[in-house]
Amino acid sequence: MPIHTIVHDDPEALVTGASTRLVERLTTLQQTQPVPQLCLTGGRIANRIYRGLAARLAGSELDGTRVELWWGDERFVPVDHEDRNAGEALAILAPALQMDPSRVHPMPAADGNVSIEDSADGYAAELGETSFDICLLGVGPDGHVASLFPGHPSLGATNARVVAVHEAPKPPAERLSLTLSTLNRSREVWFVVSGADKAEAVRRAHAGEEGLPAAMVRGTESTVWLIDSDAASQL
Ligand SMILES: O=C(O)[C@H](O)[C@@H](O)[C@H](O)[C@H](O)COP(=O)(O)O
Repeated sequence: MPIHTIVHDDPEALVTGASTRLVERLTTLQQTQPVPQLCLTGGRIANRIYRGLAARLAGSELDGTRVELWWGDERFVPVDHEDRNAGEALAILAPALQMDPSRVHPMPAADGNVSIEDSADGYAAELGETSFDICLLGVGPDGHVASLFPGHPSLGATNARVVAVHEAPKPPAERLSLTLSTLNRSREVWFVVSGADKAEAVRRAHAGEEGLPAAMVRGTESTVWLIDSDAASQL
């Protein structure tokens, strides 16, 4: 299935475009299913998009209480640690969406009791057979998505839904990540990428480079790249 790439002039336009698209798409999904399933990503541009989403909610027809939130990856740190992907996302989205807590599924935090492997298994059980209507993914300069890094063993962990990541090349070293097979069950995959330092990864992903995580994820219905002109500069 072909990928679709939308290039915005600058990060601000990308944030406006992506957050508007999210509100519209989730609103449309709510007309045919009670609770759309949305998988969130960490990263700077994603957090700006969540702010845009929160700002656009008031005047929209989106029922924020009828969205189920999941995470594609998490840094395995204590729950109140500033590095946690879910921390900032929830601080932005929870008050805006007025979410039903039973519909919010942050990945487990390191609590000193449950191992990272058991935490991965626990999230896999929570996820069950869920497949996402929309899966947002940031991309690293090395082409990583979620916490699946090029050449790292976690990329090959396709039998499980969730993998415990050790020795990640980007700190912190311990992380939890959805596996490629879980990400690839998503109906729509939306890559959100900003900045010149991502241009090479964007080019390599668009070329379908073997072994590059960002080239290995596709939605079952659609795959869209929402990027700014700096990230698109090598296309
Ligand atoms: O856990 C992480 O380290 C982040 O989730 C990471 O995977 C992020 O999504 C990308 O690196 C893009 O992030 P930026 O938009 O900040 O570049």
